Amino acid sequence: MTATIISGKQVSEEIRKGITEEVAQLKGQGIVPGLAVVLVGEDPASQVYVRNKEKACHDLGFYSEVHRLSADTSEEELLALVDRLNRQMSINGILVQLPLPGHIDEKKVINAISVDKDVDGFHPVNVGNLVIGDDSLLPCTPAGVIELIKRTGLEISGKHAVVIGRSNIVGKPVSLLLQRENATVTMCHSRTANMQELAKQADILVVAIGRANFIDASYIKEGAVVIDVGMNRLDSGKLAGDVDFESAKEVSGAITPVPGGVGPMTITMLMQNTLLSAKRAHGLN
Ligand SMILES: Nc1nc(=O)c2c([nH]1)NC[C@@H]1CN(c3ccc(C(=O)N[C@@H](CCC(=O)O)C(=O)O)cc3)C=[N+]21
Repeated sequence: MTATIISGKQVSEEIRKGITEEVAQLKGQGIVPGLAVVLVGEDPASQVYVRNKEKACHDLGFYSEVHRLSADTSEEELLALVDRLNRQMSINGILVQLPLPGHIDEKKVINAISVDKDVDGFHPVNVGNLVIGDDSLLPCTPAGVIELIKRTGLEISGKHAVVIGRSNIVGKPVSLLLQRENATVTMCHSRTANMQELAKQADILVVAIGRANFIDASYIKEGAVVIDVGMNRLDSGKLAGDVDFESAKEVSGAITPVPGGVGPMTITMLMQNTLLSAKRAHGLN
């Protein structure tokens, strides 16, 4: 079998078209969604992501601010900036790029972001609301995974989903969202004894472990949907997922590539969260 390639890039473009139309409409009412991105230090990978987010804002007609702070910025200075952005009316979403330098307490910074402007969905209140199934800003990558599966026309309800990885930003929340979509979910992690056996039972396999090309065809059931959340920069400079694409595409029914899979969806969900937050700030939605 040769798998269907799930194009996150294409699905992303469809969603962005809808966002652009909505933004044009809001402009008629004097509303412009605004996103602030805060980058501390000069990590090259982070620089690329931040530039991509800036470009998305520009393309979709959002207002954007990028705050580039030096690596030795103190925690107090960063908290003061977050506090200012919390109160700034033109800003509907605040994203502090992670990881932060070691001398800054990430939890403290995330907790300081206004729950309503937490477009990453990382604030404990948003996480709690996600767990109990209440309205919340959803974390972008997990929301992007669900949206990608649904918009490709693939069924989630009643399927067995296996998630490999249990991080707070991907594994845990994507498991909850899959469960919300009525999948039966198994979570695997580094201490899982029989991971290959479990993965092979998956109708939907979501991989977020951070090891390049770790999952090959031997982990995949014939016809399964494979979602690769991995984003590993190889020494060659090339980007690789957690799934060995060439091997996996021979057995899976549908599979996401890296790049061009989950990555673009993450940024699109960030924009959607910012739009939602802007509407809510103006009593819409
Ligand atoms: N507070 C915070 N929120 C984040 O959402 C966040 C973060 N910190 N820190 C870093 C990670 C990483 N991340 C990516 C998003 C999109 C692509 C993306 O668009 N990737 C393209 C390729 C880009 C390339 O070529 O490098 C693709 O997969 O097609 C990648 C990585 C968001 N992150």
